[in-house]
Amino acid sequence: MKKVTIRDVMKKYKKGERIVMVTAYDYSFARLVDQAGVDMILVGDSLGMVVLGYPSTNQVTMEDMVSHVAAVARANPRAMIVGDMPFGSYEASNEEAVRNAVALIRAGAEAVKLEGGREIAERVRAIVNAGIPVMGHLGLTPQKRHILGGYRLRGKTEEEVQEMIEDAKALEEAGAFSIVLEFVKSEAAKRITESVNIPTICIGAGPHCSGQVLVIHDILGLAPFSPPFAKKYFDCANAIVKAVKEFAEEVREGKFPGEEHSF
Ligand SMILES: Nc1nc(=O)c2c([nH]1)NC[C@@H]1CN(c3ccc(C(=O)N[C@@H](CCC(=O)O)C(=O)O)cc3)CN21
Ligand SMILES: CC(C)C(=O)C(=O)O
Ligand SMILES: [Mg+2]
Repeated sequence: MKKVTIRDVMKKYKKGERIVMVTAYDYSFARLVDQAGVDMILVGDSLGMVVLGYPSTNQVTMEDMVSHVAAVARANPRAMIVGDMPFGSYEASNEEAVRNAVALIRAGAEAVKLEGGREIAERVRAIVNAGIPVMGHLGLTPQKRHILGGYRLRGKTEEEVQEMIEDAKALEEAGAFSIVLEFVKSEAAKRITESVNIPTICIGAGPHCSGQVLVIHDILGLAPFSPPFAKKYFDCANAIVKAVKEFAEEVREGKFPGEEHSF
């Protein structure tokens, strides 16, 4: 199967085909989500919360991201690998942003994602100029939750919608190839999507988008906490507890290992 590139993503967008992205943080999950045929795999900084047990995404470091991007890349997926730039890795200067984006590409990412709008447009341009595809991220930007005042729904006022439209246009102008819209009112996400000529990939932002993304632990029912916009397609947590309970029981009863697992 042919590798998915930004040209394929743009082709789908132009044809009006919805784009599918999911997160994955390691080798075995990357293999499985790729088998399912997704277009893009996001190694999100959400890994801090769902895999590493941090209270937020702000604790995630470049070292964490490099390690998990590399693990996903070892699965050699057909899907395009997008690496999240963690909090603190792109704010200070264009130089630092480029250096850290390069580190994620060296680890195996094929694009990087940064949170923010006009205030980071200059960073986006610098990274794109280095030859690295950039995905933007507007709406609820978890790395900036202290200044946003929590994990709040965005686009509730006309002013907020106008701000996000300006941000989206600035990201497109700076060379971003797509934009994640997170936890934005459906009607606002629709208007933002209509105001740019690059695909919007939405999470908790309604159906009027070019594509959708969810955290894999939310899809599978594996996350200790899931946001209200996530849909649980499977109760993996219960399946795991049940299987491990069976193993424990068989060990305690002397049933495992049996003949076929003994040599
Ligand atoms: N498992 C998981 N799934 C995600 O989609 C996700 C993460 N983790 N971690 C990183 C960010 C954080 N996200 C979040 C986190 C919390 C809410 C949430 O609880 N919203 C509340 C309002 C909370 C408030 O006002 O402070 C709600 O009730 O909608 C939404 C998205 C989305 N991302
Ligand atoms: C929720 C998605 C868009 C993300 O940024 C992440 O998983 O970190
Ligand atoms: Mg993220």
